Amino acid sequence: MTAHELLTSGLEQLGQHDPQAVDKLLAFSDLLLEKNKVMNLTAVTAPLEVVTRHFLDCAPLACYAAGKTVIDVGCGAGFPGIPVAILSDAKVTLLDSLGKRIKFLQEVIDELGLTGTQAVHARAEEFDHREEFDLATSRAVARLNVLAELSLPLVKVGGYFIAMKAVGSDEEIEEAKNAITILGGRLERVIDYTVPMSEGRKSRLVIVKKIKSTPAKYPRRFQKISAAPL
Ligand SMILES: C[S@@+](CC[C@H](N)C(=O)[O-])C[C@H]1O[C@@H](n2cnc3c(N)ncnc32)[C@H](O)[C@@H]1O
Repeated sequence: MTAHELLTSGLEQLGQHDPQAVDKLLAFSDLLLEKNKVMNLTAVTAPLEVVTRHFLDCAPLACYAAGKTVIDVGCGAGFPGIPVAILSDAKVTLLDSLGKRIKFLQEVIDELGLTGTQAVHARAEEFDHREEFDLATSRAVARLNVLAELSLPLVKVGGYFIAMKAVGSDEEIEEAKNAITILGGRLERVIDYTVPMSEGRKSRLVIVKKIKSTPAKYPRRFQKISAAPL
């Protein structure tokens, strides 16, 4: 099976039929794998695995992003932010503390013509756009209690923070409940899903609604956040 066939089938299983999105995602995959030869962007090196481990893993988030302003906290090489930008009409801000990754993502944005998407080099806890986003997303950046302090301050009251986590993250979620409450959030749902075309591999969305403003003293400096998580 080709990457094109795999991606088309996987997206169809999610109810998404968009040939242009398939082409854009595969163009992104080419850029990613090419650049990955000279800089560390992803551990995944096979085109079919880029489709399953990155694109189809992240694609279910797109339906939560429709029509929203989204910030992807610690986007790395663009996950989940780039698939979300391509598979929805969201305005996506890709945020990462590593300048080289942001430079690569700016090239991707320019090459694919992703108007409405911006790449920003900053640390989440220092990014001065408090309560401006409808949705903050994040995958593989930190434990949930730490991630909540990096992400929830950026979300508007009434908006959402959705963390992509492993299905075995029950203890981590339990541990983060206090942080979520202090930061103005409410754990709304945990959704486990089977990643299409991935031999039954499962992934999880932890959905937190922002119900109150985050107290002004958060986020703290990163050293404090990690040394004494809420
Ligand atoms: C393991 S990578 C995951 C990248 C991507 N989200 C993915 O799932 O493939 C973690 C990324 O988070 C970024 N990061 C860690 N702490 C951060 C912070 N406080 N603010 C912004 N980015 C951060 C790192 O630079 C790195 O690119």
